[in-house]
Amino acid sequence: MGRINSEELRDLLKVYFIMGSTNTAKNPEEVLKEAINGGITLFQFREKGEGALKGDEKYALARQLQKICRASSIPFIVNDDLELAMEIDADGLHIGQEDEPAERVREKIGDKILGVSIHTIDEAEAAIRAGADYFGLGPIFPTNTKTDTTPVQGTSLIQVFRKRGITVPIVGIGGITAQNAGTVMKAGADGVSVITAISQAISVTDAARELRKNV
Ligand SMILES: Nc1nc(C(F)(F)F)ncc1COP(=O)(O)OP(=O)(O)O
Ligand SMILES: [Mg+2]
Repeated sequence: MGRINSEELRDLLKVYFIMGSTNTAKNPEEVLKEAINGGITLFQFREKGEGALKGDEKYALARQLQKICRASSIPFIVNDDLELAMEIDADGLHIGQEDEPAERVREKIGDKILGVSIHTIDEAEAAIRAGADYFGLGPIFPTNTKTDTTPVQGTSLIQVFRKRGITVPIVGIGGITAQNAGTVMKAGADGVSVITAISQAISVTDAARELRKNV
């Protein structure tokens, strides 16, 4: 199979839905099915924060959501938890700067998709050397979802990276909605990552469709 190529990954990153059980009052399986109907292109299971599931419950939900993604050929990415990603043979893993170093992770996950949260040029260059496939840049706009974020950066860092000739696929994250997604793409991102704008929408399908139209 080998590592995913950048062009295929750019397409996958267009509407990158991220969700865990704490991001919706509805049944996460239903929300994911509706989001897929609305046209999301990639899914990340991020079970984190106050009230997040642990152990067997977390694994069971991961397997259920993975099954829903597989039925629609949507790649399934796990956030943070390398053991879970390997145990269920996820399509990829997303890690941050505080997680295990990207070089070690790349050795352990083989050719799976590896995403890294990036906040500086140095982190980006280190992640490229370590074998990252895409970067998550943010928070672009203020967000309530993640409390321990670095300062809101707008789209400036995306523009700086592109001006520096960094061509690695980039997805913006943090407070992105159908209304502001266009500015993230214009700045040079290949896609937008969204939690609340889809998971807490009145109509999940419409929210995903609206985002897909604007990227
Ligand atoms: N889960 C994520 N996915 C992305 C992606 F690029 F996929 F949109 N970017 C950023 C994050 C944040 O991940 P989290 O584990 O909360 O924090 P940290 O980055 O500090 O590890
Ligand atoms: Mg993390």
